[in-house]
Amino acid sequence: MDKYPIVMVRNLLAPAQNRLLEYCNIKLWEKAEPISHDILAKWLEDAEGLVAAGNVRIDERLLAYAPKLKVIAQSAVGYDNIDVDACTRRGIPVGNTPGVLVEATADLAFGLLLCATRRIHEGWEFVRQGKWTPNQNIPFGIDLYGKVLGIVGMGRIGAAVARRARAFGMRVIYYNRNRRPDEAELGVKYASFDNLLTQADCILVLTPLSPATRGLFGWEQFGRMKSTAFFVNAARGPIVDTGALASALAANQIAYAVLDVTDPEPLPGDHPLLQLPNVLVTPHIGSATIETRTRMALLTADNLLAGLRNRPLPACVNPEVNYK
Ligand SMILES: NC(=O)C1=CN([C@@H]2O[C@H](COP(=O)(O)OP(=O)(O)OC[C@H]3O[C@@H](n4cnc5c(N)ncnc54)[C@H](O)[C@@H]3O)[C@@H](O)[C@H]2O)C=CC1
Ligand SMILES: O=C(O)C(=O)CO
Repeated sequence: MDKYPIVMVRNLLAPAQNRLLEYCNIKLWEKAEPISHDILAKWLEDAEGLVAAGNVRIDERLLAYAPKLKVIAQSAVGYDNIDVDACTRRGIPVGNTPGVLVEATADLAFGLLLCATRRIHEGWEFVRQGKWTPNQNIPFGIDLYGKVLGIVGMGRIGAAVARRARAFGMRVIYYNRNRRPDEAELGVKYASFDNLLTQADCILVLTPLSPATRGLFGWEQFGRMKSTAFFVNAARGPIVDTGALASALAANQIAYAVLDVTDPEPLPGDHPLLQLPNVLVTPHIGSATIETRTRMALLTADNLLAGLRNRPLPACVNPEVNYK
């Protein structure tokens, strides 16, 4: 049997990579920097499948170079790097990896909030720098117990964070495009975006990046938050205006920011945000556990192989062109 010609903009963990190797002839981009548009366009000339990732833009201009493409499998749940409408116009189904990364990402998001509010990372630096004296002049944190957590984007991961927050004795309010029918079961209350900004002690962002959410948090929104507010972005960097956030932190307009995602990404080591004392940044590791990344890789491979065989992708973001 002939193998399917595919392009991968990065490799997947071994179980998934091995499965693809069995059925596909792979052009694999292995360098640290993202593949350029020109190289990808050239590689896609004969490709029937594409394994995509968040740092590579897939748009109309690129698709014009890919006349044989039958399926795109994004190895993430977020797909803001892909012009899905352009794919749909060309009848190309786009797969992603919803669900399998929910618990790992919720652990990281809530863990980061706990870390910042209890200043765990600062405590460790304190000890490492030999500043731990008998007088215990340690930096104090704040309690999460009894505080109000405001979740913006109460989808799969948002709900999983809400469950964790409730277990820690927090009150949870949320703002979402649609109200959830299971509010009572989750123990969460709906709030308007404005009310959430003013009432929450901690604000956690978990919406997709879209035209509606790009720049959702800027000067005005930080200005409305409590001066004691902790702000966490575990979704996508461009949902937040980085300059406005840096100014709000520098002016102590809000207390602290915790970012697993940034704009730009990666954040350069000399970025002004990193000079501030009230910020904690991790390098986009929400789903980065062995188990979760393995599940994501296997679902990516399943999506890709299904499309190559004209079969329905198990997780498809444009079902109108999914195979039947
Ligand atoms: N830091 C990391 O490593 C990770 C980040 N993510 C990000 O988290 C996002 C959420 O993932 P899931 O919970 O699986 O998605 P989801 O689709 O289950 O939840 C997103 C929620 O946001 C809501 N929403 C969309 N647009 C909105 C708007 N304009 N205003 C208010 N609410 C809006 C939706 O109604 C939905 O309830 C992903 O799109 C991805 O960008 C996901 C996984 C890992
Ligand atoms: O899945 C995603 O959208 C991520 O950000 C990485 O897991």
